[in-house]
Amino acid sequence: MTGAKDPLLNVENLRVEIDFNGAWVPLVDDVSFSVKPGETLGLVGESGSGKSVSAMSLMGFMGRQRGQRLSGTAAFQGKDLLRLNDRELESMRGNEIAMVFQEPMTSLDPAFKVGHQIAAGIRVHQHVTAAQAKEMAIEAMDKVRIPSARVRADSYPHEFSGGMRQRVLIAMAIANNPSMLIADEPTTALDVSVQAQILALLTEMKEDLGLAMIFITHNMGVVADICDRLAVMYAGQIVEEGDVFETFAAPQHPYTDRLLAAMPSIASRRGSLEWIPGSPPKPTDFPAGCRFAPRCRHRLDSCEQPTTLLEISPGRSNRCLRGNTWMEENES
Ligand SMILES: Nc1ncnc2c1ncn2[C@@H]1O[C@H](COP(=O)(O)OP(=O)(O)OP(=O)(O)O)[C@@H](O)[C@H]1O
Repeated sequence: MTGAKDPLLNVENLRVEIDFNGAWVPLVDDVSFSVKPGETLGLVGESGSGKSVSAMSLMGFMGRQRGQRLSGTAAFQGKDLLRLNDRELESMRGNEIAMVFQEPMTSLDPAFKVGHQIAAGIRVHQHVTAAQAKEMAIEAMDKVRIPSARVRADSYPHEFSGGMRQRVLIAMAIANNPSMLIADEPTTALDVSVQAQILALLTEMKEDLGLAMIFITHNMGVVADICDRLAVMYAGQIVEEGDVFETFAAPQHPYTDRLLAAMPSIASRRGSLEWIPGSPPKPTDFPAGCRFAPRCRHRLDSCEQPTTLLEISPGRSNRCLRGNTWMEENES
């Protein structure tokens, strides 16, 4: 039996590789993290760091196709997500784990009324009549605060604003009462004011429904707003994991430190906004040692050794070969 404090999802040594001209190239490797019931984990990092590939492989959308391969484990409610067959994947997706993507328009079918689309998702997983599913769809739309849900259920996706379309997708995601939601940059395509409303809605949903959430973003400000814990990804690996408050107060990895220094609110406290010079390596060019070393102002010759994510205190891990000894150089 699963205890209240046990993780709902426990990912260990996830590795996703693609065949690149006859050689296996890792897009993500040595990725381990866990999410407890009701907890929100922020998966954060620059573009191309492997956030989406990690999430997509958990949902069975990556690593299974020809020219791709997967290893590691992802324990979720007594099953290993990486080893589900097609039928088991179908029954898990949108039911036990639901996903919300960045671009609401591409996830909705323009030819069907939104109420119909939400109801169709319900009928995949629940034995209910079309009329019952429609009522449940309206209820879900109501929950995500779409005004006049009963009337709006008969509208087509293009009749909604971007923010309202994202609400429709969230309604679709929660309609089957999942225990986990994976949100991949769900606010990036929206205006700033609408972004704040969607974040507030997700926070509310998480609290009301006791949902666990993996929130994928490149925005540390968003992490501060809605996440309990964060895992920072760089070049296909997690470089630091921990409680959001503790990590923001004292980042252990130089990459996390740089990401925070690039946040306007923190930069104004420190006196300057600092971008990270250079760009991350491509999967075909990952260095054998620390992958961040070429851009790190604290690197030593010894940083050419392979790295491991080490637990430094309960719930906090760091991949920096220098531990936190680099911090003294920040102060000088
Ligand atoms: N289907 C694919 N085939 C080959 N390479 C891929 C595929 N999908 C992603 N990649 C590569 O895998 C790496 C990780 O990509 P991923 O989309 O996970 O990054 P990300 O951190 O989610 O970035 P973003 O914030 O831009 O979405 C990148 O180098 C990307 O080019």
